[in-house]
Amino acid sequence: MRGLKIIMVPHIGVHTGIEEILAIGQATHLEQAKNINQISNDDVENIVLTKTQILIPGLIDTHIHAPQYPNCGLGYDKPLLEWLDHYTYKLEKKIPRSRTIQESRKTLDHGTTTSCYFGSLFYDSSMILVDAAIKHGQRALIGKINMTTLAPDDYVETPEESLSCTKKFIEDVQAKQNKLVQPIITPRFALSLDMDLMAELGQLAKQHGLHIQTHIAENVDELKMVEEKYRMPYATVYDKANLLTPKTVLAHGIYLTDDEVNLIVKRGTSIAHCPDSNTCLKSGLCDVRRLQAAGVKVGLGTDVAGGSSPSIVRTMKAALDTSVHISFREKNYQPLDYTDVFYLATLGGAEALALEEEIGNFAIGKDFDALIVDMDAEGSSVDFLLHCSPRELLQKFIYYGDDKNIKSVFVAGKSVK
Ligand SMILES: Nc1nc2[nH]cnc2c(=O)[nH]1
Ligand SMILES: [Zn+2]
Repeated sequence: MRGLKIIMVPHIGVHTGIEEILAIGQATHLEQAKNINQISNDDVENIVLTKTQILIPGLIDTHIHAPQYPNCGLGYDKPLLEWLDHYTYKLEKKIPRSRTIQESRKTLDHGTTTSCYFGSLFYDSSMILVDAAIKHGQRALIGKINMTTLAPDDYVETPEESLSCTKKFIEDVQAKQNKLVQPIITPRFALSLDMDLMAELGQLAKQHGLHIQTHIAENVDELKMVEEKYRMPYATVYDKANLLTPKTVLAHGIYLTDDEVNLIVKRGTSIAHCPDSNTCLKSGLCDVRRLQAAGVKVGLGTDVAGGSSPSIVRTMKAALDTSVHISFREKNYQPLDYTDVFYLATLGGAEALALEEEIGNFAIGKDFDALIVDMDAEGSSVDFLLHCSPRELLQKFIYYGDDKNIKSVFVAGKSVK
């Protein structure tokens, strides 16, 4: 069978082993599409969902630090800058190979079909992550961090090292010619490097058409230091270095001014909303409604290990909680509901990573990245007592489900769990 394709009928059946979505609709559409594409029954597996199962697009984590995974759930007694010093740099520096490899496996098990990863400062451990994503069949953007200052002496690089190592990393990832895994330019944040290096990285991204990721406006002390260092608004710092592009995703964005939000919209840049991390590190409440109303593309990020878990399901719940908390202090505020956070975790995430042509929802021609969720799965934490509609099953999954409810995971039509 040539040009592997997927044929899919929600709530009825799924033919797997095929990359793209070929048809959506009733069983008759499925049969027609099979005939047109000359796909024989022997080439496909037909999955019929039970009444407690739903088929949903794969979850997208737009911001996660793979080497920080062992610190999930630890060290939340300190705010961002102290947390980086006391826990984070120390861990990233010594993270064992095996741990990094497991991270991509772990996120897939939690239903993350696409992950936008920060690696570490080092080429080797960032490349291990690339190999792990390829081995496990995950779609991923992976970056080697650029950092010349603010961290311990043995965990920084010179600007020259930073640039040459990043160039090598890009070349070597691209040489793997894996359709699912791409390099991403990753200046840690404005305090980790200077304008000249940021501008060189902006140039490199432009030259190779690459994605860019960094942090912005996460914490009030961080804001003050950025203001002292650059004497201009945080978003302007990145803009001056040509780092704000339609393929840039900025993590957090809690404290952006209206002017900064407008600049971000103008550049087509996105925000990774990281509500669990914003709570654990006591960074603040990010108002997603405000960002979306201004026209910013927003996705969800676990921000492991600022966030306490690698689960986008838990992150959806955290986004709901944050939004409700904002509504307590703001009159006539409409908090996000479960459909809003589901959007953020799927198509919103795809848009935030500029991958909406390929993934994010079920549309003909898009890749088949999908989960089969079973709210009555064996070992599930949820006691399943009711007859629920598919929408109610989704609602229950978002509020109460976990990885045990994720029965199957597909990336580009391939079964990976
Ligand atoms: N949450 C978070 N914010 C950062 N800002 C700079 N580095 C980091 C990091 O590792 N995590
Ligand atoms: Zn982060």
